[in-house]
Amino acid sequence: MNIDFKELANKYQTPYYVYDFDHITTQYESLKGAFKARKSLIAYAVKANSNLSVIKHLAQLGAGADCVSIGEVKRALKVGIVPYKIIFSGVGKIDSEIKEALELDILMINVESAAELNRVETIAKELDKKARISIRVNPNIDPQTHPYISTGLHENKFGVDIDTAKRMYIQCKNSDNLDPVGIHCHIGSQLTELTPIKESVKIVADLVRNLSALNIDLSFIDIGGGLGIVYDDEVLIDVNDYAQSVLETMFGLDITIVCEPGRSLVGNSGAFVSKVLYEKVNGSKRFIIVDGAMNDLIRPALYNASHKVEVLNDNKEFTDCNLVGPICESGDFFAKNIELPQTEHNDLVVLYSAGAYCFTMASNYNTRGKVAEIAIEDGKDRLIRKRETFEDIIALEEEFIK
Ligand SMILES: Cc1ncc(COP(=O)(O)O)c(C=O)c1O
Ligand SMILES: N[C@@H](CCCC[NH3+])C(=O)O
Repeated sequence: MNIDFKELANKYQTPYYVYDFDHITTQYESLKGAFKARKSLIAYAVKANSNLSVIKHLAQLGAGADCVSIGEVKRALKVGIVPYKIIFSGVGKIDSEIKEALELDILMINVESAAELNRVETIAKELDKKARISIRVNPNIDPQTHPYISTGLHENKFGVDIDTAKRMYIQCKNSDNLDPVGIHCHIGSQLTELTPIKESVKIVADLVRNLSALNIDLSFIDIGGGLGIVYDDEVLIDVNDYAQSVLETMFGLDITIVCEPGRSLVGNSGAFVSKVLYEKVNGSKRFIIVDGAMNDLIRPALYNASHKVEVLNDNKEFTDCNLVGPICESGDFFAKNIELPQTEHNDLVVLYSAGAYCFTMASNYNTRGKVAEIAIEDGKDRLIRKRETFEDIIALEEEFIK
């Protein structure tokens, strides 16, 4: 990343997130280009990084949005994504969300259970609408990723099995208030193996053919997201190989391909920057304590995830240490047993691959304000989210103090 982290720290203080918007453009264009042989919609998975400026940047490139709450739908609409490019997924949509999604006339609701389909049908009837439906199929394929982010096995809560899906499509066909327009499948995130993706897309494409034989002709096949990024030394799936194998599976089908990438569009475009507060040694264990913490970036604590670390100083002597934050939990670490140089107070520490599922999973734990977010575009920086103050954090509680 060609970013002057020190200059940004002087200007905006630490900790902060920074995103390279030109890199996001490159990621979007290469995926879109890989599918150029077909009609396609890249619906950005807003949960990966829902900063309005990030969504707007992708919207201006032509992206739609894959959303998992009505709040995300509204974020997408706010920055100009048109309703017919918005998809609403999730296993637990509440009635008011379904109602708003129908009123907003989004492209389709990805339905994840037979019970949910009944709710959508009832609500659509009340509104005198015909709900555009896509059913999320759970193909029972092991995506070979971290168990917390695997979504395509029957033991995971997502989607429905093939037989249930078929029954749900028939229900749609026979309903005045349901319009079956799509089919959906997403087997997991941070995928680095193409085979499980190919197998699951094949299962879905076969179902599309079977449905067609029942006079249920779908317009969209949503193959989900999931493409991995580099954290350490992962070998990634080439987007052209990915697109090629998907396209081969769709042979003979006249259908628009939708994909819902989040991490692969924004993950490697971001970094999290904090500064060293102290060093200490407990017995023989060395610790570097920085001003960023697990409330800012929880992936190491939650998934034992590894983000490449760089200390910005000239020291060449590296020794083993744990890189930790100030929070009162031993889970508050960014890296354990890692070789890093001797540091001084205020040295900057960069965690890479922090553009996806980092800021969006931040919290106010320990009454710490969420940090600033900065965009770099055409070599210029700009603030895209202010650092939260103490007053911002207590604003929703203050009036209730008795
Ligand atoms: C339904 C759905 N679509 C898209 C995504 C985006 O996944 P990724 O960020 O791995 O591309 C997710 C998250 O795993 C998801 O659950
Ligand atoms: N939060 C996860 C990704 C979740 C994917 C959403 N379905 C991560 O940080 O890797």
